[in-house]
Amino acid sequence: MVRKLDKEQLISKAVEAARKAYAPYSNFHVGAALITKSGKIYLGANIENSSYGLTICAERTAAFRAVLEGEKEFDAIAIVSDSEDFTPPCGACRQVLSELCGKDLSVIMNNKKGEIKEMTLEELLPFSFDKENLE
Ligand SMILES: O=c1ccn([C@H]2C[C@H](O)[C@@H](CO)O2)c(=O)[nH]1
Ligand SMILES: [Zn+2]
Repeated sequence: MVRKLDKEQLISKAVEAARKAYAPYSNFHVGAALITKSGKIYLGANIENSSYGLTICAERTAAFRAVLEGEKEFDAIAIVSDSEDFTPPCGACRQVLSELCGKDLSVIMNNKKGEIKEMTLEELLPFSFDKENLE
């Protein structure tokens, strides 16, 4: 559980990230801020492509940046977008975050009314397929 002030700070970082989105096709800007257990924050934004299926979401760009820096222990990810409503991570991002950031990761979302919703990845992706299923 992330403290309210920390949640708001992480959301502000995600808003900063959303400004970097490359979204000329959907015009839907998404930002993510992923914080490690040691307090380091990695930002991500969606990056689209004229071959639409090659688009990558904000959540995965943040996670991949962190992994490339050797990070293994994560606390929370905040996700913001142009939507009035909460922006939950898509199914592909749930799967990737589950493997790279762990099922206890807190997913923090906000809406334009200023409400905050926090759920764990376990709640967002129950009974997931993971590396143990390959054993
Ligand atoms: O949680 C989400 C949902 C959507 N998108 C991106 C993908 C695409 O660029 C645009 C519209 O789906 O938003 C994200 O980055 N994260
Ligand atoms: Zn996604």
